[in-house]
Amino acid sequence: MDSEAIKQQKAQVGQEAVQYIEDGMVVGIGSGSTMWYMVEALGKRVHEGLNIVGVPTSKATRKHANELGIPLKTVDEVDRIDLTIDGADQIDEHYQGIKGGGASHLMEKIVATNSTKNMWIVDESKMVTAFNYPVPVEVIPYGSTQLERRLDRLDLQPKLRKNAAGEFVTTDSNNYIIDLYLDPLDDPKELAHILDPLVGVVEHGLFLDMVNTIIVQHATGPEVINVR
Ligand SMILES: O=C[C@H](O)[C@H](O)[C@H](O)COP(=O)(O)O
Repeated sequence: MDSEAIKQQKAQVGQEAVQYIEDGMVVGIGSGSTMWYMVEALGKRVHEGLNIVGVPTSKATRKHANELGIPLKTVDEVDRIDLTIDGADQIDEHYQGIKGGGASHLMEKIVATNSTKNMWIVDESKMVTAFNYPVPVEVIPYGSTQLERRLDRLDLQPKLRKNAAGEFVTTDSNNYIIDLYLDPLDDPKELAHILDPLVGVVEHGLFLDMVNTIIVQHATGPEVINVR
């Protein structure tokens, strides 16, 4: 559960990020609790006359943005995405990211890789020296227990994600999630190389060499990091 201070930072950075959205843009809209605040702020600006098209990255974001009257298209209906704004679970000192704590990283990564620029917005608790957050891997349900065993044999500390009722969590694409409890994760690129070719893996939550700008919200104000 977020502390009040973290919630406040999420709200602040969500509101801050909207300033980077310009009239006429096609905007990728990420998912999660930080993005919830960004979507609220974007809804207000659209209501005031900002003319944009949003490309949501999850069913939850689509529903929220739709309720606020933000014009939406799917990733396949647009000819470009100028800027995608999204949250992150952790960002390391090389500005690599882990995403998918909310099981949305597959669609988020598809939208991100089709975007001219990517911005992540986070509260300061997300910035770490080395990753210690479970790496989410979206997998095809068929054979997922075998895949979990295989990842275990590779010593990757896998666990199929379940909800409070003990059921497998399903993603918006009707897949399962296997979380890899690696603490610390020393070499995210090496892990990505291990995961990428595995049969049954749809996409992992390592977002490597992908972000252009990060806004980190501190108690004292926002810090803008221009990465590339
Ligand atoms: O699957 C969820 C997304 O990758 C989120 O962007 C990420 O989990 C961060 O979410 P939150 O802002 O709720 O911490």
